[in-house]
Amino acid sequence: MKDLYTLPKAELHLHIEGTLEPELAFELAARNGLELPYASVEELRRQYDFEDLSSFLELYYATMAVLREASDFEALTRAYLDRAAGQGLRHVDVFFDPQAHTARGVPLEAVIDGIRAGLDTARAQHGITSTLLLCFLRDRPAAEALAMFDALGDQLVRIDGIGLDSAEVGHPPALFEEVFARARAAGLHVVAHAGEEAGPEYVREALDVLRVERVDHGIQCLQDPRLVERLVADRVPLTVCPQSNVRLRVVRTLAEHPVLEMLERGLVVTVNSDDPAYFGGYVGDAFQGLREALGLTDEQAAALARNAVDASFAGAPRKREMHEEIRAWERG
Ligand SMILES: Nc1ncnc2[nH]cnc12
Ligand SMILES: [Zn+2]
Repeated sequence: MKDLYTLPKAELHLHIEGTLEPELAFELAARNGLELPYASVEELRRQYDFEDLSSFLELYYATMAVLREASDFEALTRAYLDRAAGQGLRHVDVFFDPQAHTARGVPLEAVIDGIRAGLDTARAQHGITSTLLLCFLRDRPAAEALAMFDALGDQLVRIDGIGLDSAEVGHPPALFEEVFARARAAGLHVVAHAGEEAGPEYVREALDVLRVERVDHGIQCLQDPRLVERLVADRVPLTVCPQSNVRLRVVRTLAEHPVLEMLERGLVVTVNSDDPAYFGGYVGDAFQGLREALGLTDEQAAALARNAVDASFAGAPRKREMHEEIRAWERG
């Protein structure tokens, strides 16, 4: 069997704020004169025992408050890409949550400046390409999302697409119809989290109302065979995050995760890390975890990697390069 860490990978479901490791959180808190409510890195890490998505989000939003300056966002982004480069990452479509920062008084421009600087460095140092996707928080009013979109101004050309995340149940996709229509009209890519904790109707709504190009998570589609048929027929990519699903108790154990069944049923499945600092591993670890728990074969791993390249927002020439690298891995 081949080394899954050297398999060339594209990652399509990665929240940059979810890559904030406790060590860096403490470093940034000190730099910014802020106090984290934990005595040590170890004590913070001990909090990473989540009941569900909401209990995770509470800690996620509280800890990201140490990010204040553009240089903090740059340090965060560089740390993620340095780590992921060592796990075979070749391209990433990065999510960020601007409302969680602007609500604390951090200017949107500083957030984007920092993340973009980190992405540019990764391109130069590791050859990793990327796009940037602005996520709206679905548990805040849709009017706030619209106001943010309309106020993007000069920042609009610095993002490649939009997404929808945060607490899912009770906040259905259709609430965000208007902002998604505007984003599509502006030529942006559109994706949304759907079917993580909420049911298949959220996935259908994301497709029918928001007209998303990919569904983030989407695993609850399995409750509805007709929806599965549709996703297969229309080749809608699903950005599945197995470690996240286990840590947030959507699936009991990795050994019970349906990702390989989904692949065998013809769904366009990809494997991603979601919030790797919180869920126990980066994208290479996600593939290795599937090997250990489910016996992921080299052929299945390559199929997952090819799906991610095809479903990514990288340009066509870049996709051809990555496909060639995957073929070289298979031959090697
Ligand atoms: N897994 C997840 N689901 C929804 N919102 C998120 N924000 C960060 N990670 C998330
Ligand atoms: Zn997510």
